[in-house]
Amino acid sequence: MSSWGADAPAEPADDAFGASDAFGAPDPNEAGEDGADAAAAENLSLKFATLTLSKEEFRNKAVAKGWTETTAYDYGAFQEGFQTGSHGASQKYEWNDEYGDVAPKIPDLERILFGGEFQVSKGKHMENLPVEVALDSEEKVAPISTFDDAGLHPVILENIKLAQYSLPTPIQRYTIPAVLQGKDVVAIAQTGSGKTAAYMIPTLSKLMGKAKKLRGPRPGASSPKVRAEPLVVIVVPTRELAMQIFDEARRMCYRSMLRPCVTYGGRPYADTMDDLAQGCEILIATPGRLTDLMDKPHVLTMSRVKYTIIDEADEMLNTDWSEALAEIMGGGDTNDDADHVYMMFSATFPKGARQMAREYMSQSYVRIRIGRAGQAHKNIRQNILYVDKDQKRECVYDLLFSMEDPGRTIIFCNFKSEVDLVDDFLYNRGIPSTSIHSDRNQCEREDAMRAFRQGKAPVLVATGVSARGWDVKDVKHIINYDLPSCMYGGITEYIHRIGRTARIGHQGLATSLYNERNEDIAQDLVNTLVECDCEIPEFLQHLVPENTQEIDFGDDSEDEIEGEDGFGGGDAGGAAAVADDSGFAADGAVPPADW
Ligand SMILES: Nc1ncnc2c1ncn2[C@@H]1O[C@H](COP(=O)(O)OP(=O)(O)OP(=O)(O)O)[C@@H](O)[C@H]1O
Repeated sequence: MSSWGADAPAEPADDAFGASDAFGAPDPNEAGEDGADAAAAENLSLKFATLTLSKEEFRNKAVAKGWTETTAYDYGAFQEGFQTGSHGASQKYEWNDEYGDVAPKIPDLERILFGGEFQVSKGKHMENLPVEVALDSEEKVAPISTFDDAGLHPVILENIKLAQYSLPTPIQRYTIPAVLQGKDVVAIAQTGSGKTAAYMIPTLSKLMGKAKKLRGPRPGASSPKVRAEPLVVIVVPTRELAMQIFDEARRMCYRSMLRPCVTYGGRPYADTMDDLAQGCEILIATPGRLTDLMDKPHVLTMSRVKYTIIDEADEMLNTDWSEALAEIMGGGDTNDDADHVYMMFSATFPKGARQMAREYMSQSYVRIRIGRAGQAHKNIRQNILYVDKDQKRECVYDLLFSMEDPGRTIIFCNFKSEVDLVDDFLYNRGIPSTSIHSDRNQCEREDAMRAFRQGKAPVLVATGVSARGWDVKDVKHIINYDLPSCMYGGITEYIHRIGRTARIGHQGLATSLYNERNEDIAQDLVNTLVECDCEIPEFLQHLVPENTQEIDFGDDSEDEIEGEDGFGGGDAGGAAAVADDSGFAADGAVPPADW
C-alpha cells in the first residue's frame, strides 16, 4: 500500500458495489431503506473503515463480485457502425388505437424498462441532503407529501410505483405542483436529487389525459410516414444525458399514448428519421441536432410544443449554445401561445446564468431552490491528496484498491489525451477499465457507457465535460485525476463531477489529486469541504476561513432571497417557504415521514 492510499479512506460497506448486485437486482442481504440498524447508525457518522485487504485479496473479492477480465476493444467493428442498433432505437411502448382506454401490460418490456440496470433503490441517507427550500411564486404552491396526493394521472402513478419511487424528493415536492398549475419553473437542487422525474412526472401526467386530442398524426395506410409534431421538447447538453433522459421517458410513458424519441449528434440520421416518422410526442435532443431538424420542416415542426424543458440549464446558457438556445426557445415555427410552458433545471446556477434565464421565462415564473445553488452534500465524502504530476497514475492504481469493497469508479481527466493514457495504463495493469470522450465515435461512446452501466467495465475514465447529469447505479468512487481549473468550470465542474456518486441517499467517496498547479481552485475547494464537514488536509489548512459559519460562496443566493427579483418573494407577495428547525419547509405542509 502506497503512502497515497494510506490517506485515502475506504468507504463503509453498506452501499458497496457488492451489496446490491453489481449488474442489476438488489441483493436480498442489503438492509432496506428503513433498516435503521446499528451499522447504518455508524455509517451516519460517515466514518470510513481503514484498508485491510492486500491487492491480491482485493482483486479476488472484486472478481467474485463481478469484475471481469480485461478484454481488448475490437476497434474495427466500431468503425463499421452500430452492430446492434443505437441506444435511440431501444424498445418502447407502442400504443395501438384498438386498446381503448386501458392499455395492456407487456411483461417483457416492463422487465427491460424497470428491472436490471434501471432498478433504483433509494439510499439510507436521505437526511444528509439539504431540504431548505427557497420558493418564489406569485401564487401559493402547496408542496405534495406523497405521489398519491398529487392528483397525477393513474397511468403515471403506476409507472412511479414500478420505478419504486416511494416518496417525492424535496425538489419533486415543489416542482410537481408548480408544473401542474401550469407555471414556468426554474429549479435548482443538488446532484442526484431527482430533478429529471421532477419535470417528467407532472408534464407527462398533464398530457396523458388529453393525449388523444393533442397528439400529432400517426402513420397510416395512406401515409406511411408522418412528420414529428412533439408536445414536449427536452434539451440537454450531451449525447449520453439525452439517452439517459430518454430511458426515463420510456419508463414514464409506459402504457400511454405518448411516444418518446431521442435525437443526438452521432445517431444515424436514417435511424432518427424512421423513428420520428412513427410519431413523436416527447422529443429529447441535444441542441445541435435539434436545430438541425428544426431546419427540416418536413421532418419536424415545433408548432404543437406545449413544454420546453432545458436540463443542465446553466451549461446550456453557456455562450457556446446561446444561439441554438435562442432558436429553440422562440425561433422557427415554435408554438408561441401563452400556454407554452418553459422550464430550466440544474444543480448549479451561477448568477449570470440566472439573469439570462429570466429573458426566456414568463414574468410570473416560479423559482424553486433546495439548499444553496451549487451546493454539494454530505453523502459525498470528499478527500484531497497531494500528488506530484508524475506520480498520479500509480496513485490512481493504488486508489482503485483502497476501497473496502469494489465498486464502480469514474476517473476524471482534463484532457482527452490524458484519458487515453490513463485508460491504457490501467488496462495494461489488468484493471477492467473503459473510457469516453468527444473524439470517440458514437459506437465507441455507447459501447463504453453500456459496459460501465452493466458492470462489464466498472472503471470509467472520462473528461469532465461529458459527464454532466450521468446517473449510473452504484458509482462508489470518483477520482479527480486532474482538478478542473477555474478557466474550465472550476468549482461548478467539480460539484457536477463528484455528484456522479452518492445519488438519491446513497453514500460515496470523491478523491481529488491536488498539487501546486491547482492553486486557482484551492479556496473554493476548501469552502466546499468546510460546508460538507469534510477533512481539510494539512496543506490546505491555511485557506480555512476564520468564520466557517459565514462563508461567501460568491453565488449570490442571499441576493435572490432579499432582492427584488429574489427567491422568497419579498415585496412581490410571493409564497416564500423557508426551513423551520426541523429542516422542512415551514409552509404548512406535513413533511413526509422519512426524508
Ligand atoms: N422519488 C424518488 N425516489 C427514489 N428514487 C428516485 C426518485 N426520484 C428520482 N429517483 C432516482 O434518483 C436518481 C437520480 O435522479 P436524477 O438523475 O434525476 O438526479 P438529478 O437531480 O437530475 O442529478 P444531476 O444534477 O446529477 O443531473 C435516478 O436514478 C432516479 O431514478
